[in-house]
Amino acid sequence: MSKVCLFIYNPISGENSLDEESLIEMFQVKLPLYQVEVFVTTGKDDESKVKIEFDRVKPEMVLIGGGDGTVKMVAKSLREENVPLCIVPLGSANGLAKCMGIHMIEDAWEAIRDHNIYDVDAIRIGDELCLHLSDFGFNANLVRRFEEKDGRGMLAYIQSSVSEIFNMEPHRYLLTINGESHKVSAKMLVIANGDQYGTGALINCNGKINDGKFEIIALNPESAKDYIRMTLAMFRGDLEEQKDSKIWRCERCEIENVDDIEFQIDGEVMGTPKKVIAEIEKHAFRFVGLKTKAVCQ
Ligand SMILES: Nc1ncnc2c1ncn2[C@@H]1O[C@H](COP(=O)(O)OP(=O)(O)OP(=O)(O)O)[C@@H](O)[C@H]1O
Repeated sequence: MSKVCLFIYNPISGENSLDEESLIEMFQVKLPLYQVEVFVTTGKDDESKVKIEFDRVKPEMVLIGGGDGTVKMVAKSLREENVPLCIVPLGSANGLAKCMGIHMIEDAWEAIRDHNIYDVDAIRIGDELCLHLSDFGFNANLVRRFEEKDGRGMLAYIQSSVSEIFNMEPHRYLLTINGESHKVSAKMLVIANGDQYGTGALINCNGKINDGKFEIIALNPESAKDYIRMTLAMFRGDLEEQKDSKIWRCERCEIENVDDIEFQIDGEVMGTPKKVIAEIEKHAFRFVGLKTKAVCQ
């Protein structure tokens, strides 16, 4: 008897996404052992609808066809279910999928074929959940542009964004980690569960997504030259060695946002909270993926 699998499909994610029909044909070829039930998102109440569909279908695995937003929605909906989730990267960036070694659709089939299931941590931030990356002061526009550029466009990207970063003032944060306080001045303060952005920029090269810890990364490039050096370090994977970056590894952290800087969790803007408390939720999810180690290990 074939196993049942639920495919949650976001038809608007990504730019040149595959249509539902092509995906169903692909399942027949790539997942011959599975009977795949498809649920198409609408953009309205998807979180509760996915849970209803999950209870009806009772699948052994859930495939998520979409981008980071769809993955987050499904993870929140099925948080208590302990069912293996597998990302089929159809979004424009799919940063979280890349942290799990899923860069292309083919990688998802390979991970499923190898039955490569592992635990993944989440970070609880107030009532929210961070699976990938959260930050203060990181210009959302910049992330978008960063993630849209391919390798060839990177130099143009660096040139166009230098002035933006160069004009940014550092902001003040007060961190409490393991009972110790740290006054930090930074242009970017990142809370990282994953190790990389959708472009492959390695913000947290030694961070493991399943070690029961997360990283706080403060970046404070002062000149345009510093900024370019730091950007290149993110692609080489040696950001930790740069003089204007600082990294703490922890299970819990309190952050006071002294200058009322905007905060985002996994790409979702959260306003300007005065204080956030981030706490690890070890092995909160099970994902099907190809990579269990941090990219630099
Ligand atoms: N049928 C639909 N029509 C319109 N919007 C939808 C529909 N289904 C889901 N959405 C919306 O899609 C968004 C999530 O898209 P998602 O982040 O997965 O894709 P993306 O932006 O292409 O990828 P990435 O986050 O990787 O850049 C949510 O805002 C959700 O409300």
